[in-house]
Amino acid sequence: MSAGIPFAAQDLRRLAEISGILIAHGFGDLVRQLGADKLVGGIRKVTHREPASPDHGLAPEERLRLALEELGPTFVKLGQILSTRADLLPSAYIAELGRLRDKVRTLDWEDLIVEVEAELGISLIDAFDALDTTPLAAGSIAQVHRARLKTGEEVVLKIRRPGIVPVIEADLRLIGRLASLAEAEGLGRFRPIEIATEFSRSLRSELDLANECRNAERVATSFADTPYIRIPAVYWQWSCENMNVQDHVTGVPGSDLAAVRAAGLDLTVLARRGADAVLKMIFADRFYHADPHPGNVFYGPGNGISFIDFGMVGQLTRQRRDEVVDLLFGVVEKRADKVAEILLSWARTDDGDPVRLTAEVERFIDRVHGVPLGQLHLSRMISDLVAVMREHRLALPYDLTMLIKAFISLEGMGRELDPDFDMVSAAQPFLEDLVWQRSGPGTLLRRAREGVSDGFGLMTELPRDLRKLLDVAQTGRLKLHIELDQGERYLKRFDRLMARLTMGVVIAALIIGSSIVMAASGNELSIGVSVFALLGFFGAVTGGIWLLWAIWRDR
Ligand SMILES: Nc1ncnc2c1ncn2[C@@H]1O[C@H](COP(=O)(O)OP(=O)(O)OP(=O)(O)O)[C@@H](O)[C@H]1O
Repeated sequence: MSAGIPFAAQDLRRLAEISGILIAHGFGDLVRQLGADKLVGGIRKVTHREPASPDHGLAPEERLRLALEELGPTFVKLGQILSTRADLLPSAYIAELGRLRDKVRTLDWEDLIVEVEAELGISLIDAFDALDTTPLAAGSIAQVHRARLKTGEEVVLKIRRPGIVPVIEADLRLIGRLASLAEAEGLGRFRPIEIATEFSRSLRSELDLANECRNAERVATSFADTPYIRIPAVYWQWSCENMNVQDHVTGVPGSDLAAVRAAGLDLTVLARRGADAVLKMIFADRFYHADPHPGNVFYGPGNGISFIDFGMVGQLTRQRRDEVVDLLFGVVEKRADKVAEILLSWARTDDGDPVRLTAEVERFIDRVHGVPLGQLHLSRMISDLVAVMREHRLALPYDLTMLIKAFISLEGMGRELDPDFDMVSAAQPFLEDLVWQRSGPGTLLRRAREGVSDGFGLMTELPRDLRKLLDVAQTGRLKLHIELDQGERYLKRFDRLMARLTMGVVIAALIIGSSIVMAASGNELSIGVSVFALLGFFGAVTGGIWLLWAIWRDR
């Protein structure tokens, strides 16, 4: 486990603690396999807990969940993230990790405020008009207290638990070392280093409570014109790394379904609006709340929905978003080859067997198509598809982990409100919109703009698939059959597009030329020249429209 780099004293202490907990839950073999027992002298003091382990009769996945809960917030969050990875873990582990809950202890006010008061250099009690030192809620990273600003606004203070950063940092360092070890042991296909790095990045960003405010404001901007979606306003003058201050959200907590019903709200509307909001974040904004579960929403008058807790957000590149859209359409259109191709490109490996994978995906698609739409669970469908990857020893890239997590939370929340909630139908307009946008003239213009700016004008008109092909070729994964089969098709399309592009240049020259003639001739314009120029101009415009139509048709 040491991998050559010595452990700092605080890391060794934490390693001893972690090893002790793992041993107590019956994972002594793992601790010994990792060599952690040799690293930590004090560890032998805890090994005696092994036979007395309270959960020896339990299944390993249950023991793992209990161990992670005892290990604290870093491991609980890691477990929650892994609970979405059907590509890596067997279903029993997925189910058990999905039940992971933080065991949080409330802190006394005096103990809670030491770090934030030091950072801000003020006394919180003096800074606010009224402040409730009894917590409103306690999360794994922060504790929440109600207060009133001197200007009258009702707010909550979200205060980071003091001392949590060094513990989490030590955990992250250990997880990083474990990941390197796993990679060195030949487990690279699981992408342990990528998981550890991305997980650390996301958790560190969640630890900085000012980040949550930035995320919330970014989402709020996107919903500025949607009055029934509310995001609490942030009070920046009090917000820093250790604390954020935001509007106190009133309303019925999403977790209290009986109260939602009693408040006379329309559960079907709430389910649909909540889903639409998060799907817009995912597909349109590509910046989304990664954990839209009932504990993070409040429902209010007019079937309004307030989202809180923007600590964990997901981000998608345009390309990844488009791939997800293609994947879902591939399932709908029964294009197993397309789906398998996307899965293989995500796995970034040469080891995949496209023929076997396509056959497996075909079977999956047949199963899905037999289910009535209302009974289709989008997140389960994605998990099942991802589980196909596990059988083929393929792993997903990390950004999709967040996306799957958001889908699972969202669909769970929707179905809890309305058992008939159908996420596939909710997602459909977003997907169709994107496919239309991708083929429309707006995209061609955007591609042209991007192309001109990066100096590769010709590339702008290339179909997306050709770019993908070049991408694959660049990373050395181009298979011969793709080269022969698809290359010719692409070259023909490329040829046609080049011809059109040339026409485009001629038409543009005509437009510009006729405009120059018209402008330069001014008042002395002869009838002959003016008719010639006007004909040229209208001819060019008609040609331009034809060109756009032809490109769109051949997209
Ligand atoms: N703006 C708000 N208005 C009203 N209540 C709030 C607000 N923000 C947080 N809370 C309450 O505090 C609880 C914990 O907040 P939050 O989920 O943001 O903390 P957290 O530390 O990120 O928790 P966890 O890590 O467990 O998700 C919420 O479930 C909610 O009850």
